[in-house]
Amino acid sequence: MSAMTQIRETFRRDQVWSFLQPAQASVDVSKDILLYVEDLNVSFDGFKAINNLNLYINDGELRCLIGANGAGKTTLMDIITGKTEPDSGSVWFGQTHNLLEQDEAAIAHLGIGRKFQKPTVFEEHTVFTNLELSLKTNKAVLPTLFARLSTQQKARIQEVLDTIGLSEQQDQMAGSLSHGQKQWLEIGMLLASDSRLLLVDEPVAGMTAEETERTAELLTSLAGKHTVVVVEHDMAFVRSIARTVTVLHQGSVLAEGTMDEIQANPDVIEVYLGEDPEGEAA
Ligand SMILES: Nc1ncnc2c1ncn2[C@@H]1O[C@H](COP(=O)(O)OP(=O)(O)OP(=O)(O)O)[C@@H](O)[C@H]1O
Repeated sequence: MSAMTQIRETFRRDQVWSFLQPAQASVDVSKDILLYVEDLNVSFDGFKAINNLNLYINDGELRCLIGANGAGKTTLMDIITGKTEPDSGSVWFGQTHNLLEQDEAAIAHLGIGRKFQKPTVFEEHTVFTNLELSLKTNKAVLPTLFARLSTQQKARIQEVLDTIGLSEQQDQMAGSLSHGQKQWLEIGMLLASDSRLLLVDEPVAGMTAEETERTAELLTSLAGKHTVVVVEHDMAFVRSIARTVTVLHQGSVLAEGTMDEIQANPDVIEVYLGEDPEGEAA
């Protein structure tokens, strides 16, 4: 290769130098478990929000987390994502990443993405740009050195657009999307950022019946390639997507199993004061 060709190759605009590419975190799931939460405790002003909590999420599963208001669901998500520090216990991502030793940015970089109940898309940007901004690239150098996306990156965005069903809206401003479409875009942003574990908080709140159905299809289609933990109060929706449901109560796991097992569980029935867990009490 001539010196000139070598220089041209080095500065090709459609390629990112390998040393600038983020190292793909390797996650050891040889025991089939992606997330280990063990003996977890956290108190706020003496109140135990998380109380000796033990939870294991298998690699590739879709898990639903339910529980009454104040059961500790949000606090658990806050601990997993590095927002809240527990008093004791451990949280591991695969067998080698101790999440309690990492900050929020490092945890996100490892492949743990969180979607809050309220969509937080960039309203003034197109759907495509929202996904582009979420690609796992070195943001510090991308805008200045590499103005154009590589073919591979474009293909990745198209793949995500197909998955979330927004290919036709890709040039539309995110602010003009319906509530449901914004939620799907935000899930797409987690996919574009290569999140391996998706923590999804109340995805169908405020959605129409049709949007809810499409969200169920989307989340179930992600399981396998991704691991999805859904916190949801809508029991009909949980029934439509869940294989395994975990019930939290007063910061601990009260019950775990299929929806039928959960509904037949005497502890769950007692906590729900005899109410049908299909009702709004969760
Ligand atoms: N930063 C905090 N300071 C004080 N108390 C807190 C804090 N965060 C959470 N709590 C308390 O911890 C308990 C668990 O709250 P958490 O938000 O985790 O419950 P949740 O299951 O997510 O409820 P919801 O379904 O209403 O969102 C609640 O009693 C809450 O008031």
